[in-house]
Amino acid sequence: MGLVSCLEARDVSASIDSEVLLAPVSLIVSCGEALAVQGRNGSGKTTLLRILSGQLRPTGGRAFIDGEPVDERHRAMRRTISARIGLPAFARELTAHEHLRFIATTWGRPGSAATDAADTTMAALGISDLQNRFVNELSSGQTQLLSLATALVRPFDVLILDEPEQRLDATRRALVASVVRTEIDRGATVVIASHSTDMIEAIADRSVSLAES
Ligand SMILES: Nc1ncnc2c1ncn2[C@@H]1O[C@H](COP(=O)(O)OP(=O)(O)OP(=O)(O)O)[C@@H](O)[C@H]1O
Repeated sequence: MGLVSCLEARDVSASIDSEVLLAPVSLIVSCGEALAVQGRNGSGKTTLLRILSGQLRPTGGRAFIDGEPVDERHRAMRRTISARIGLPAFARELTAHEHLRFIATTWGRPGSAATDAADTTMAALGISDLQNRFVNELSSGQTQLLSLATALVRPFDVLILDEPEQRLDATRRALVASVVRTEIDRGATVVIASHSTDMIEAIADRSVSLAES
């Protein structure tokens, strides 16, 4: 593992009019590798992650997965990449567990397997007791854990997480790091943007730092 290029940013940049969101950057993430993206506020970490996951088309350069240009409209490609960048849109009338079952079902798990995936993911993140809560009944840290669960409950080969440490105490940060590490151990490729030294040390094999534009 670690020899094949999985994700590549080739001179990607983003700007809106004269505003530079991301200065040109190139990087390669090998399959099975965990890369941390660091940099000061506003250096473009979220923008880079959005480009790598196909959510944002770069103004310059191109992102590739397995040598193919990243394209969010391509369902097989979307199945490969699970990205959690910011909080997802939650449905007011669905419980935490129903959200996860919905996502697991959408990505091809039949009924009982979707229930198992939701159960397992909530247990791993220590939120099993919140199964029947609506999202408006969760604390901010619990909402963050459910948000991460939406990315983990579905199949993926590449996991992209933007500041997974947000809103979490030290115990939960360590828990999330160990859950992500388990995914790496089963072969997943991971890119995280983070300001948390302990999370980067626990998860990443390597880190890159974005210069400010
Ligand atoms: N829609 C937008 N229009 C104009 N500028 C934007 C837009 N979105 C982001 N930016 C700017 O692009 C730059 C990079 O933003 P980005 O969110 O990628 O940074 P970041 O490194 O993730 O920051 P942080 O550490 O604060 O999360 C910032 O200066 C930001 O103000």
